[in-house]
Amino acid sequence: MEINDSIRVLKGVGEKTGLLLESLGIFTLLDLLLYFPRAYDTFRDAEESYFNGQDKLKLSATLLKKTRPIRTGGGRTLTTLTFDTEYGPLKAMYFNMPYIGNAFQVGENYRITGKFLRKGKNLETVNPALLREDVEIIPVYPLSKGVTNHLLRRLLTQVLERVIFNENLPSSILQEEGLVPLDEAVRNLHFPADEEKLRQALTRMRFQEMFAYSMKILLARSLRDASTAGQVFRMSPRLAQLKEAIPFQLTPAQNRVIREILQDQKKSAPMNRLLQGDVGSGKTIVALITLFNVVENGCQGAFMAPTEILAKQHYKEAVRLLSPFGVEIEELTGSTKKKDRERILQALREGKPMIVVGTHALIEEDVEFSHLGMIVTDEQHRFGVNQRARLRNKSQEAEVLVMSATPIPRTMALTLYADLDLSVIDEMPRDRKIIETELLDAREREKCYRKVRDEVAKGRQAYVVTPLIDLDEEGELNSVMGLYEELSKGELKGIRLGVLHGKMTSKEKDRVMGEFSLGELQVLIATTVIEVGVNVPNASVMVIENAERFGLAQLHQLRGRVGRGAYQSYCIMLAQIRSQTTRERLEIMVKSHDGFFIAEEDLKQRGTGELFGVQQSGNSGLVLSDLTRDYALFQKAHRHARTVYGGNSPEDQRLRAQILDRIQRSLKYISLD
Ligand SMILES: Nc1ncnc2c1ncn2[C@@H]1O[C@H](COP(=O)(O)OP(=O)(O)OP(=O)(O)O)[C@@H](O)[C@H]1O
Repeated sequence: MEINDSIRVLKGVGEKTGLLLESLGIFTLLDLLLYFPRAYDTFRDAEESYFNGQDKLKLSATLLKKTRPIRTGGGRTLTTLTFDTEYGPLKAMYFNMPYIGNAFQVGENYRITGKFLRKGKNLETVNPALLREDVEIIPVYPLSKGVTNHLLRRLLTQVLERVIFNENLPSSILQEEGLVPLDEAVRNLHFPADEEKLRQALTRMRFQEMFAYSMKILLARSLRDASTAGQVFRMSPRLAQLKEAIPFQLTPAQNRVIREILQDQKKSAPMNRLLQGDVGSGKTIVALITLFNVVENGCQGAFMAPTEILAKQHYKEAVRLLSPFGVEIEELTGSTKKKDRERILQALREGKPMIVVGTHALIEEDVEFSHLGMIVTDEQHRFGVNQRARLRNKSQEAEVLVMSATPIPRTMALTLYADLDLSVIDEMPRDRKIIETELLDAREREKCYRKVRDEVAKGRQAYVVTPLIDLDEEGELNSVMGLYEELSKGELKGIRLGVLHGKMTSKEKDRVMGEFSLGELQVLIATTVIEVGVNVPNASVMVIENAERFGLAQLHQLRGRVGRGAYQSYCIMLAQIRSQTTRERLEIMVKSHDGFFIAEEDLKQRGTGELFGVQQSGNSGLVLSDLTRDYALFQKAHRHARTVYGGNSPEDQRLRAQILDRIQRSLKYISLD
């Protein structure tokens, strides 16, 4: 039996079954082996404490009697079978299965599975299934009429008895990542020995899938690189001087990603890179240093932020750092005065080497760059694909750097832009202290605001964030305006308070943000307009009112507004805790400070993080993996793929050709065309 043989060589596959299988896309034995379960059912052995109608159990039962089907309301039929079990009599009710009785014989013993409910001396269950094998985990395949789970399992047994899968990953990778061999993985995917084996099998197959996906990305990019000629930037001799001028020492991770970007700039193919780093890890400086190099090469650089507040902040930072080196920097947003705007546009058109920092005002039609060398977008989930593409269209040759702080947009970008390279800042500046995080009941506000007063007295500043601008209808949630009223007369009397929310004009927002940055305002009461990127290192307390209203990823972003300098910082979540789930969710924030972990937990809370769930994700073409859920694994796979793909030795090249070929042949659902 050969892996590419038709399924019709199998016992039990005649004309009719053959056609049914083919309609599911299963033509060959390989197709069948790659027809993956969509989920797994796990069963426990029956136990008294599990007779709760919730847990799926398996139970040994002897049939005592069967009734004829009777009609019930709504045109349904009900057939009742009564079994004897060691836990007492079991009443099994089958709806709309009038012939079910034929599958059972009085006096015979069966293993059945279902959810059982204790009712006095009896047990009850609805539509339980007959378990043909004594196993704990059963794969559930995507089915269609005439193709049952049982049929697929029978056929798979036949195939797996006769064929062996050849390994298609280098043993060095298997060893390094502790992956099980392909053959073992495929077997356990269809017939898991236990949960651990299944987990290993899924990990192996997901790795494989994402490895192939990465190879595909690399292939796509190399095709692109070959077709577009970009610009070549040399390393400016003044880069070292610039680094010396920075008031702090760059972390090794920052230095590494700067090197990665500069390497890209040296190549003629245009860069397409995603810069990922947790909140406060210091992405901005990386952007500025590499933009500097572009200007040093006589080109223009564009830096696009999602809000005017952020654009202003980046602009100021750029001026502070780069003006002393004679770099021309301009700010272009919706609020830029007409006269200034015209002057800036003209300078850009004339090809003056400069950096322009702005919002989506940068992508308006009349903004024409000449010699645009590099585009940085501070992503944070805010720009749509089209907006980004429009900036890209300002210059096909420009280097593109996309910055992002959370794993979610990062993955989305990866799926949407399959040809992005990845740079990760995976460590925080050394002077950072863990942000002490506390969860308080809404009634403990006094304690919370005492902390705010203490910190303000020390010369620090604070944010108070709340979900609403105006009072909500029930007056239950604290709005920005309501809080301002209340706090200015009460807990924070005598402290200079400011208010910031989305309905203010840009000019008002600018003014308030400016005053807060300069320390003129001591406490800023705001909505989530400050969620992304705002950087005031002197701020050391973040109070989040009605914290139960925010998602975990958002809370992490908010908390990231403090602890951005050397001061010990605090995050206090005030919440109306009405359920254990809310408490557990918010406590994740108290326990963890790792953005990636929190984002994962966030996903789990939303129910997509199921360990054994297998569903097609988005339009990436991935079947078993989910780029968000499996991100850590994806990074590993991507790294290995890069090593294999980029290696220059004849050995690497041979391996690369071989792997690409194998990917194409053995996993055709990840085809390369
Ligand atoms: N190596 C470093 N050592 C000390 N401070 C640093 C270092 N790198 C950056 N910083 C400072 O850390 C703060 C946060 O940096 P930055 O604003 O770039 O963060 P970010 O990665 O953009 O975070 P966010 O995603 O929250 O916007 C800034 O005040 C910056 O000057």
